[in-house]
Amino acid sequence: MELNARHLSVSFSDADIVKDVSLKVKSKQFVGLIGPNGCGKSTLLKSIYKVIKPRGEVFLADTDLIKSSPKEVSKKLGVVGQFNELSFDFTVREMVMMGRTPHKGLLETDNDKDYSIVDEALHKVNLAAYASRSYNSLSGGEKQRVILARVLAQQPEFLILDEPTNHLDIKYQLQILNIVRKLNIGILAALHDLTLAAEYCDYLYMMKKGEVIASGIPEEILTKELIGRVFDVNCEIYRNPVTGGLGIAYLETY
Ligand SMILES: Nc1ncnc2c1ncn2[C@@H]1O[C@H](COP(=O)(O)OP(=O)(O)OP(=O)(O)O)[C@@H](O)[C@H]1O
Repeated sequence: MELNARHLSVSFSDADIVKDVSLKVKSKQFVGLIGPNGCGKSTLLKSIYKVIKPRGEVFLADTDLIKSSPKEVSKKLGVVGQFNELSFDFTVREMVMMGRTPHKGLLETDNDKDYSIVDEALHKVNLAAYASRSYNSLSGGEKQRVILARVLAQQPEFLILDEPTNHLDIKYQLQILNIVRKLNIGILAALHDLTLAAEYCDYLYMMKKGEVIASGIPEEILTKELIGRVFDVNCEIYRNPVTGGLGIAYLETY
């Protein structure tokens, strides 16, 4: 299932935050969105997952995401956003069960299949023992994993992740990226850790001040020149001698 965003623009008052951005995620591709704080990554993602109405168009396969209803879109598109606070308290199991909502009729109750999908999702993120805990009592990283479990229970065909590894220690950063990669569906993810972006992404879009200024495979984008220009950090790129992957040695800020 391919995502096609064409000529997206978002303005707040008179400030242009996203400026004529076009991007594509091919079927089963893991695509990263990178760029400094405030460059418009979250705003761009929100305009794709319907929190903000942009100018331009967004298609997920043949579905026009801007014109379709939220319920229709939520059958196909899963989202892990940046902030996961709740005013009302739910248990962890109730939170994850919400992932089943798009697949159910108005008065349809949860059935055995829903319970087993929810149990499996909790198990995958190592939170089976937390099922009866209050969501609001969890740490930031635990909340993040509950939100991922909810998305897994939703069984989406495409995933948008906004800083999915925020709050997570290194084990869970790797675990979450491995879990979503194994889903084998298209993924568009805003990521701050450039080394993880290099390791997990098939393709990258690099943003600065609301615009995509470069796109390509990680080796083409994570260069000394582009990182310097976009993040104002001097660095050297090397091959990690242990993993063979791309390494970035940060030297100083400009
Ligand atoms: N509702 C809004 N009204 C006014 N300005 C906004 C609004 N939402 C975002 N902005 C501004 O738009 C700019 C881009 O914000 P956005 O959250 O998209 O950046 P980001 O690249 O995701 O940043 P970060 O890496 O810090 O999460 C910021 O300057 C932000 O203050």
